[in-house]
Amino acid sequence: MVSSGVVSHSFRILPPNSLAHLQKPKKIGESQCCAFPLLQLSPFLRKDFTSPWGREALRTRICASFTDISLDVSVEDNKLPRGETWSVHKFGGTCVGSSLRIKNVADIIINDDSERKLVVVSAISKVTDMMYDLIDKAQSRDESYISLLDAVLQKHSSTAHELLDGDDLASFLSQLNHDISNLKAMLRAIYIAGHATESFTDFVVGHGELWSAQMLSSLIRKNGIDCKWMDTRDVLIVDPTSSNQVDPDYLESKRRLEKWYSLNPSSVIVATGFIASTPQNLPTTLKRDGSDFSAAIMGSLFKARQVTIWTDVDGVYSADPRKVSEAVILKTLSYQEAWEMSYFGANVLHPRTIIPVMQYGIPIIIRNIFNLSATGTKICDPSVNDDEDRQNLAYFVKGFATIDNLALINVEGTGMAGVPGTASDIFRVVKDVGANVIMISQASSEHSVCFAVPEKEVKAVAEALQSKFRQALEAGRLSQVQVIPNCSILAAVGQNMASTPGVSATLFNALAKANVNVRAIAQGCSEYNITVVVKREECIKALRAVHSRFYLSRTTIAMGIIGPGLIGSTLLEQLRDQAAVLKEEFNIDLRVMGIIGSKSMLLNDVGIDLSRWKELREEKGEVANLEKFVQHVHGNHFIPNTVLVDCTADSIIAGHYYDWLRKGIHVITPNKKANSGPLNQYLRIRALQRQSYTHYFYEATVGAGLPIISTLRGLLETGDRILQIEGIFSGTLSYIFNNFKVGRTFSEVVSEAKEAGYTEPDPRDDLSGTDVARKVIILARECGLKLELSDIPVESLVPEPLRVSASAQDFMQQLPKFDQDFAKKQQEAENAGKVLRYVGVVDVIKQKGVVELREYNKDHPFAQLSGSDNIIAFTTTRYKNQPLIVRGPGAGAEVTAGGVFSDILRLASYLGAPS
Ligand SMILES: NC(=O)C1=CN([C@@H]2O[C@H](COP(=O)(O)OP(=O)(O)OC[C@H]3O[C@@H](n4cnc5c(N)ncnc54)[C@H](OP(=O)(O)O)[C@@H]3O)[C@@H](O)[C@H]2O)C=CC1
Ligand SMILES: N[C@@H](CC=O)C(=O)O
Ligand code: NA
Repeated sequence: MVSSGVVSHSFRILPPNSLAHLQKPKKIGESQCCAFPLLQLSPFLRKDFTSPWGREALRTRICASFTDISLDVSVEDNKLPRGETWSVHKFGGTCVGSSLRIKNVADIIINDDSERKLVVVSAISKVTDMMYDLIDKAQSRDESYISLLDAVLQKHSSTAHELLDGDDLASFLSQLNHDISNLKAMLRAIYIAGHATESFTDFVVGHGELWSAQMLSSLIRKNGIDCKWMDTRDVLIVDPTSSNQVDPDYLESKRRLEKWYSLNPSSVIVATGFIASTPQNLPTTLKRDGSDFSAAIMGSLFKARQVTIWTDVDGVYSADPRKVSEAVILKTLSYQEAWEMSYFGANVLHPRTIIPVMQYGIPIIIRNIFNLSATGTKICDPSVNDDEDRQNLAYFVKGFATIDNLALINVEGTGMAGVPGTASDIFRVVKDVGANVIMISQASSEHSVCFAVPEKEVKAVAEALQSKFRQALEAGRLSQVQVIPNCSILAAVGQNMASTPGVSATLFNALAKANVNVRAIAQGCSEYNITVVVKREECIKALRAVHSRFYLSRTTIAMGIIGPGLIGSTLLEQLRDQAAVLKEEFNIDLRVMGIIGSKSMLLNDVGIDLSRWKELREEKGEVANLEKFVQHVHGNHFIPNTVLVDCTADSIIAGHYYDWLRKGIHVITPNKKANSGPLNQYLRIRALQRQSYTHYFYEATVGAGLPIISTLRGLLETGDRILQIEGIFSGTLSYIFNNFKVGRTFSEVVSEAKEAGYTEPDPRDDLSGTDVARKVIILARECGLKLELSDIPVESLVPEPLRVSASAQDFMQQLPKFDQDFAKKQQEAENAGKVLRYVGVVDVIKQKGVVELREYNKDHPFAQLSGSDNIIAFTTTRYKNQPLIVRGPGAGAEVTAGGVFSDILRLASYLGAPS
């Protein structure tokens, strides 16, 4: 009893369901909570003290009864605790697919140190399908619904036995059996009626969630934690809409939630996902991805700290990892980005799931239940998150998504411009057909409107448009209703694209470099996404190209090495040694996907381990097949750029360059055959190369690693005029004449050159002057001269009788027989105080070339060479009095492979690698 004379008291009035508490005084801070005579309070106990007016009424009444005391009445009911206290988790069907997994879920909840937790749970995996199947079977009068219902019972009963025991188990099984016998009766009624209403169906299917929620909450309780389960049909009120969706009634749901909580206060609540009630209290569902939606709505009703959606992936990827194996998990996404990504088919969340949490800035975390070490993806409001999040969100383009199986419809004609209502007419037709428009693009000339629809709907749309616009088409006001089939959409999504110049330029540049043609483009002024339509068969290539370009993966190039001979294998060594530096410092990832010789080849899907490619070739090599090789390197892998490096001396291989370039495969080679072969073949390649974004580099064909082609290009491209190019172009012949001195034999020196790797695979190509003639032709054509190899007079050093030797080996064996003849020539020059040098000349003015052995004074620059030095003198309009001279070793494995390697890096830089 309250004693008189006490100045102040606080009264803690518990809600109506807690009458028992009113009997005992409880200490609240400094004040006393006293029990009132039940009778005095009873009229109020039926009132709602949670509202301000209710409290005021209570205060007035109490003060009226106890005039001599001042009362401080604070009403503490079991009000829903708010703010940052609740953390919401959602577990889908696979997360609760077995008793073991349900235990795992319970552990996650128990280990979450949030003050309060709300767990939204789906039915055990496949149970919802079974429940729908029950309905289908019953309404189609298939008796097997009975055994299926039995299977449902067995599944839950055995899971419960594995999880629970004692009273918990008994009470769950009793409820389960009760539900099953109810369902049996309902299904029988459906069976007889041959029909199930929507709410009957929704009532039946929702049982999966009811059972999983009860089992999980019992299991959590078994671990000593206060936990209640919630049938969300008592709380969540939604209005079904015409488009098979539902609109949550937040106000009513909130009211019911507060009531529910006041009756069931608890720090852990396990709620059923997917199910809800209509305003008329009929059972309903939240439709597709309903449990995610339940979690999001609950998150907003509880004003939760965060909502975690547990799934079986590590988070949201920057692109579909089945298409881009280098896709990365995004640490953060803004709500809008997640929204866009899900629209474009990324497996993120249904867009509607984002709406309820977005208004309160509640983050959604996507996490993998099977990989707890992965932190997942946080979908949040960038403006209210910490600096780290803001930094992560600062990427311009977050991710890429694609939609396949689309067709474009292009309605075109001069009669459309300036005619109000045309677009409205077009899209009314599309609506009447019931087709969904995925994107729209109209150029401001208003001569055409183009839009994408699902491929399966295009025929109907096109026919309806033809019919609607028949008159305009016949009169020529419209020229066509064109259907472009087999299209895909590629969307780049990123909130920070907005107002950032250059993002779309980079995107289109990447597409151009991957040789992908863009059919249509759309970008709304929100700038959250750029959408392009491409051919379906090019979509994955396009996706990989743009993904790679935005640094989500490195500048990656798939390489195929053809001809792992001296130069090819040296190149492979150099690639091996430099790979790490290129990756780390220059962001260039070179992957050798295949190596092919004339007999065998080695292929690998992710890149050959270059430290053991020879062993691997022994173990895993297969019979060489060039077509298969090219298909492997270029097709069906995750790398957008392909280069074939031809390190053979084969003209048949060179004959493939045109086709490869046409397919968008870049070509790099030290092989001179293509550029010095038939003129028309050369001109075709060059014309193609100029039209496309595919690159063809061949620096090592002249002067090996020396910058000859690039120097010549630099002169030409900057407007200089080449008058003459004269030089010693053969490393082999340079070596021979630098070392063929008194006391040495000619054949001995030739063998040394061969040993040193200076000669062509067949040294006769060097001695005959053919190799030099090829270089002269390559340079002459570079200068615009239209010469064939046969136009170059060549002085051959191959003795007449050996020109028809069967093999290179045979030739080398026979050569000593002719040493005397060479010694004589050498002596004659020596006597004249001169040296012999084998030179090539391109005379641009006279439009001809020549290759011959010439005598030079000993003080001539050509006489100063050593080793395999080449020397090339460019006489040009700018370098007229003193030619521009490039000099250095012009043959040998290291320098040649180095020249090829630098072409590869030039390609990487053209493809976007940082320079
Ligand atoms: N050596 C040098 O200093 C320089 C060389 N070059 C050029 O480099 C190229 C390579 O020279 P090098 O390494 O010395 O020659 P090698 O003879 O050492 O190697 C040639 C390679 O090509 C392979 N090959 C030949 N035909 C085919 C074919 N049809 N399909 C697949 N592979 C084939 C051979 O395979 P297999 O062994 O299985 O038959 C071999 O691996 C040549 O074009 C040469 O002109 C350019 C500048 C300088
Ligand atoms: N065999 C050639 C190699 C380079 O092209 C030479 O000797 O120069
Ligand atoms: Na060169």
